[in-house]
Amino acid sequence: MSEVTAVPEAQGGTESLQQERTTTDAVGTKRAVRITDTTLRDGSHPMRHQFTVDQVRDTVRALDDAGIEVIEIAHGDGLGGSSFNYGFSGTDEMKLIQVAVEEARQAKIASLILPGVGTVHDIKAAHELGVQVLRVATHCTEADVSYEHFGAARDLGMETVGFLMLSHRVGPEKLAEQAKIQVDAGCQCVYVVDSAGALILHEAKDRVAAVVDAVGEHAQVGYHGHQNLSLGVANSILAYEAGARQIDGAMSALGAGAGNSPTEVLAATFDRLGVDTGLDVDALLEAAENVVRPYIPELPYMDRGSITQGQAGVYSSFLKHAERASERYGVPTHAILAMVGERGYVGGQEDMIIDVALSLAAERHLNDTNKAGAV
Ligand SMILES: CC[C@H](O)CC(=O)C(=O)O
Ligand SMILES: [Mn+2]
Repeated sequence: MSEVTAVPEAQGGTESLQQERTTTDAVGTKRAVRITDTTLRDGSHPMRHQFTVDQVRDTVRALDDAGIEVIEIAHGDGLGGSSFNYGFSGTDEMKLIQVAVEEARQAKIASLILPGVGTVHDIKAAHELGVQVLRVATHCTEADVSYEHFGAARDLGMETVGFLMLSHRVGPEKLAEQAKIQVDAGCQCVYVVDSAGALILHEAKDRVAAVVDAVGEHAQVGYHGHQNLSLGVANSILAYEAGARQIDGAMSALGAGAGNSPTEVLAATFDRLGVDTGLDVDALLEAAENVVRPYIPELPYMDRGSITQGQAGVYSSFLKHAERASERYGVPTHAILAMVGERGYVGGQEDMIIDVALSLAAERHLNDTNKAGAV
């Protein structure tokens, strides 16, 4: 199956979606579905933000050769993420971006920003280096913090993508309202982002369908999955069936939590379904095995910690923070994550993981003391 899809032009600014809009092709894609690879951004979490210049060069070359149209690169928490709170980058992300741009022949280089973590200054710096696609990520109920960032990107002539993170936290209707806000802000493709890998099949499909229904004429819709409950690929196929035309993956699933939907598996599965991705599946399988796998120190997988994230709806990038807190305070990673889920923390509240670990450690100490006293 081969159909022509194009990213519609959103208006930007404060105009309402109810108004008449042009839908001129801003950035066309010839494929039925566009796979964006986020190995070099979401994969930064399990790499503990230590990507090297050589790893970036080799990965971009392999992805580019395999026909990947968009390659995302940044610190795992987006532009400006290198910090005490999120973890320091081993190599300056701007240097890594520069290398990625140098290496890409046909692929567009994308980057991601969380308003408040990165600034408009970072967007301009990334654009100057050659970044063509800006992805702006907001919590699923806070789309209105994205106006300035989408506006700046559109003024620079960049293609724009919006991320509604932790999309499982609200129902389809509410998510669709938030999607409209991102489109009003200048976003050309709104992603339903299953940051916690918590969405189960119809839950993903219903959210994508509602967003397509709300913004369909004005913007594309995308889907970004995590493997915590092993549903990243299945949810992505259902998202496609519901109208999503951009889907994220990461090579060898290298991403936060149990990882992202593996790019090479997405490509192979869409190929089996006869859906044109424009990708060379064999080249991707080769690259996953021989380029990416060898540099991964710890392959993300479905262990008790990441499965708990899917069950409790916890942001996937909290996994490494919880593992560190577990080692330091002697309480299990899964117990920390379960409590983080109960408390409903969102991205930016990484410091509260320490708070949770300390309260679990204090509780355990109290229980041990009481037991000792009772003997
Ligand atoms: C940068 C925050 C986060 O990792 C974005 C993302 O990939 C997600 O929410 O899944
Ligand atoms: Mn992610």
